[in-house]
Amino acid sequence: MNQSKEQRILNFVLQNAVRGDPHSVLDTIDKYCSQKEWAMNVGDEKGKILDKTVQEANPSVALELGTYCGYSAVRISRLLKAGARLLTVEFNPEFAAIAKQMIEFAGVQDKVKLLEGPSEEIIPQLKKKYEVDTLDFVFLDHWKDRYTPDTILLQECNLLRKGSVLLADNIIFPGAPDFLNYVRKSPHFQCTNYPSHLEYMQVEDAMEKAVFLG
Ligand SMILES: O=C(NCCO)c1cc(-c2ccc(F)cc2)cc(O)c1O
Ligand SMILES: [Mg+2]
Repeated sequence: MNQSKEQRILNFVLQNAVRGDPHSVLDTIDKYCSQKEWAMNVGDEKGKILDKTVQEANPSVALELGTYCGYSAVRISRLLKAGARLLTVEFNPEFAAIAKQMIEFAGVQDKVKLLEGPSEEIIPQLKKKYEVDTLDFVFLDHWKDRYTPDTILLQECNLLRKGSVLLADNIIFPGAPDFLNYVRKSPHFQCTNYPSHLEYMQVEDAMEKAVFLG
């Protein structure tokens, strides 16, 4: 059975990165995906915007929607303070299996909990099943048509508090126009746009930060 692209990315990391070194895992994925096969990791340019936003929020509890191969889970969790944790949600079982191995190789498994399933099922379980009170930081990088319904669901489940930071990838490409409309028109969010480029390409993209005002 020939390998998936995601398996090829993982194998390249296992053979070329340094076990337990998150930075080397990120660099190795970026090298493979810029030189050999494009893949939908957030990448280094938008990754630097993610880093700054995470450092500013300094979250105790962070949520990621859309794990994919685990690149941004490694990127986020490497910045978390002692005792802080990242919950990351992936719907696709093949991606989740790759991400689990990527997270373990990077050595961040103690900070990351990978939840496999649809976000609309997992979000309502976060309080009782995963012992979450409120979320300090949310990275939206899953199906673009789920950004808005899941942002509404997070509010309905009382998972946001004054100051919770949402950061959304792919605002321009592939695009999340309804999400942009929703958060920018809502009196409950203070929005900031960060122009950038699609990962590994010279195509315009952007990230949007939306801080919950309560
Ligand atoms: O769908 C995406 N993520 C959720 C997956 O479960 C996604 C897609 C793309 C992309 C795709 C196809 C193309 F031609 C250009 C971009 C990029 C991204 O950063 C993404 O996050
Ligand atoms: Mg993305």
